[in-house]
Formats: sequence, C-alpha cells, structure tokens
Amino acid sequence: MIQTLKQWLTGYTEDTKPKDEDRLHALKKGPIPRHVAVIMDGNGRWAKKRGLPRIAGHREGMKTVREIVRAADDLGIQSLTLYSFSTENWKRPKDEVEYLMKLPEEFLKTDLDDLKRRNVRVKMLGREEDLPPHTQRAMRTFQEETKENTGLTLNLALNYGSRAEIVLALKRIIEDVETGKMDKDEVDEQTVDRYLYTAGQPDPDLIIRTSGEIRISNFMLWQLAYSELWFTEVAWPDFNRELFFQAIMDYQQRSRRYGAV
Ligand SMILES: Cc1cc(N2CCCCCC2)n2ncc(-c3ccc(F)cc3)c2n1
Repeated sequence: MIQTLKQWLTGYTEDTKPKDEDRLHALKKGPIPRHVAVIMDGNGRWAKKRGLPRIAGHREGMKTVREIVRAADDLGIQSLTLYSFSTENWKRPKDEVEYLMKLPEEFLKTDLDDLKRRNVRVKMLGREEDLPPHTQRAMRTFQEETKENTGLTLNLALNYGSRAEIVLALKRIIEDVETGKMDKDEVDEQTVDRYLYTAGQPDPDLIIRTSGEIRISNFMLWQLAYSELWFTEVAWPDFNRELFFQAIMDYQQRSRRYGAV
C-alpha cells in the first residue's frame, strides 16, 4: 500500500526512480538555462513548523545551498545567483542577523575546497561596505581564492537590493558622462547592463522562488525582464536536487518568445 501511494505521489518506486546520471543525461539533451537565480525563502517558516528557532532553519538551509550549487555545476549552468541576504533583512532580530553574517565564513571553511575543485568562481552582488568586517573578509577571501576559475559563476546576493543596484549604476553612468568618459547619446540598455553587479553575465533565463510567495521582492528587477518564473510551495530547507531538476525540466517545456509572436 505505502509503495503504491508513494508511486502515485511521485510517479516512482525505489526501483523505478531514474538514476541521477540518467536524469542529468536526459536534461542535457534539452536547453540548459545559462543563468538561474534563486530566492531562497522559507527557512523561518520551516523552523517554526517544527517548533525550532529560526536559526535552525538557516542552518538546514545552508545544506540546500550546497546541494543546489553542486546540481547547477553538474548540469553545466553558467551562472547561479542565490538571494542570500537583502537590504531589508537588517531589520531582523539582532541575534539572527549576527548568525547570518557568520554564514559566509562558515561556508568558506566547509566548502571552499570543493568549490575550487569544481572550478567555481564566487562573486558577491551587493554593498560590501555595510557588512561586518569579519563578513567582508570572508567575502573577499572567497572571491580572491576563486577569481581565476572558469566554471560556474556563483553569485551570492548579500546585502543586495535591486533598486539600490540600479541607482548606483545610474550614478556611475552620470559621473562618466559628466567627466566626458562617455557621451550621453551612447547610453543604452547595454550601458546599464555594464554598470550592474552582474556585468558580463547573461540575464537569468529562469528564476526560482521557494516557500509559496509569488513576488520578486526587489531582486534583479532589471535582469529578470525576460526570465521564466518558477514557484514552489516547498520551503528552502526542503528544496533539493530533484526539485531543482524539475524546475529545469519545466523550463525546457516552455517556449520563450522575448515579446515576439
Ligand atoms: C547571510 C547568508 C544567508 C544565506 N541564506 C540562504 C541559505 C539559508 C540560510 C539563511 C539565508 N546564505 N546562503 C548562502 C550564503 C553565503 C553567502 C556568502 C558566501 F560567501 C557563502 C555563502 C548565505 N549567506
């Protein structure tokens, strides 16, 4: 009975579930998104549902970060952007913010070697100057230690807000026009692209948001103009490789017209 229910729910039993390499092989036959962005939501709700402190949700969520980075690398995705800490998150309780600000150095200790072995380049998107010194040091080390790598670009959006990113880009464009570095008639959409944190990277083809919210929350507003949106009720700590592959499979089923008919 349980097996039947499981088969009905997931479509598979243990012995009919496709092997990981078979799924990778099947996915690689279709278009692989060059850039996937993820709003990793639901850590607090996950913890609350289990009567645990919010920090327990964040700790569990870091395991999912590791799993999804590896899945993206295994698929050959060019860029993966993880919305880790928004400019609004500073309003959270002090102890929670202090815990979150230690995650980069934790991740550095546990995952730098694996990321280097996988040829992953780590890049921070956001205002570094507002971070605590110890977090800034961890981010600088991560970026310095992986800057020559040519595999997956792992963008960690930390202290990031899209409107703030766009305002900073506009200020830098105005400064370059005023100093004669650029003529205002040259300013076009590609100019703005070059002044954003994601300069040189393709726009996200797919954005994933976990935990049921259906909104973008000031994330990559410029870059997401033509992105496919994929939402799941599953909270980030429960998100996994299988669901990530499901999102990629759904992306492959969608035809993208970029506004054309
Ligand atoms: C503050 C924060 C929060 C954060 N969360 C997402 C994962 C769930 C836990 C809470 C929120 N994640 N996820 C990855 C990072 C990260 C940042 C920099 C870095 F170099 C390596 C990893 C991260 N940092």
